[in-house]
Amino acid sequence: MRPDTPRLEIRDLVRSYGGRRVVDDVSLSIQPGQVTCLLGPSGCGKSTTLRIIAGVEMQDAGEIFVDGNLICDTVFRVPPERRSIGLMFQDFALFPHLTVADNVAFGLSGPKPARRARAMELLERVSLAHYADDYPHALSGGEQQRVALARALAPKPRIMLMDEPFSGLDNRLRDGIRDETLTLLKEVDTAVLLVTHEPQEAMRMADEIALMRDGRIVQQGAPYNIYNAPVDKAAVAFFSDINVIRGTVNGALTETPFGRFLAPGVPDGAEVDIVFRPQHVGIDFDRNGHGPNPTAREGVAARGVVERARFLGNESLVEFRMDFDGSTLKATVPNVFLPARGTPLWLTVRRDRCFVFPARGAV
Ligand SMILES: Nc1ncnc2c1ncn2[C@@H]1O[C@H](COP(=O)(O)OP(=O)(O)OP(=O)(O)O)[C@@H](O)[C@H]1O
Repeated sequence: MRPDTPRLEIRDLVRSYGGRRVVDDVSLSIQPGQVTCLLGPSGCGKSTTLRIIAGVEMQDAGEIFVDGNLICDTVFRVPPERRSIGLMFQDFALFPHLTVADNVAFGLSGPKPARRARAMELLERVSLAHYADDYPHALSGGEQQRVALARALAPKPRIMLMDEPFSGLDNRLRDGIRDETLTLLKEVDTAVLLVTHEPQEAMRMADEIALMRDGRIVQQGAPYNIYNAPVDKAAVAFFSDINVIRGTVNGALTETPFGRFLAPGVPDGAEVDIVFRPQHVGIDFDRNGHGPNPTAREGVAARGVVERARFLGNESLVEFRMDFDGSTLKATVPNVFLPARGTPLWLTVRRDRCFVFPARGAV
């Protein structure tokens, strides 16, 4: 096996239901010790992809390889239990009639003392060894989740598939368990494919994010790149609120109330959307009705009137009605900034943080 052979590789996976392709030509590869998050809105085909890899559902086309070996195409199929794939789903079920240690040992083979020793090793790692001989109902939801993780890891799976594994937990518990889980998985060099519809979870967990929409992977890369170099307007909108200004291109430039924006490669007369996040709107003050001086970085200021301002904890969200066309524009400001409704203020846009996309309908 070559050193760069992916632990898990799927090629051109297709699955249709009733003539609709819910998994549409999906390819993906994951190296040992790497966490890839399949991120997308509800119904985009994430779980179906995972179920096919787990072997509990068949694809219509495409191949799956583990360490370079074919484990499944449309004629050949290694059964699920021989794929060395661990599963962890949101509705994980521990066996209520088995002790915590027996739950963890459940998928192991070999003599009982060795299985018990391995189960105890895992329980130590998730700090639950003292519960070994208790029954699951005595444990809290978070503790049960950690037992489920120990159980999934006990057979040392080469691949771990996780489908929204943390969504049943409250926020404070979730962060701790996510971090613990990551540490454990990295230690044993497992390749992880984690399905989530929450961008924050993907950003926190993933080495790579595969952004999925309508059965297709529309973009794949490190979280930083997905966030800062999104492929289209919907990809920006998936991670945060957005503001959009539509303009028409003339000589590779678009004239807007916030100044000119470059639109390289877009033909004259075509419409573009200039997309930016609320945190990249700057608020300046109306100096005796003159407005701020334009800067090279921020271009021209445009005036808006405060519609609503809300304090969100770390930041404040201010919504403006813009003078130039009556549209709404959102700005976030660190800490507390709660101007009264009706206050006129001048706004600028961080030009280096704007994305320009050919206009193709709404998000
Ligand atoms: N067995 C099935 N028969 C018919 N349609 C199905 C079946 N399983 C899934 N689908 C449909 O396929 C689409 C994709 O479903 P899937 O569960 O893979 O999406 P998802 O991205 O995981 O969504 P969620 O985050 O809500 O779980 C959905 O429209 C779903 O209704």
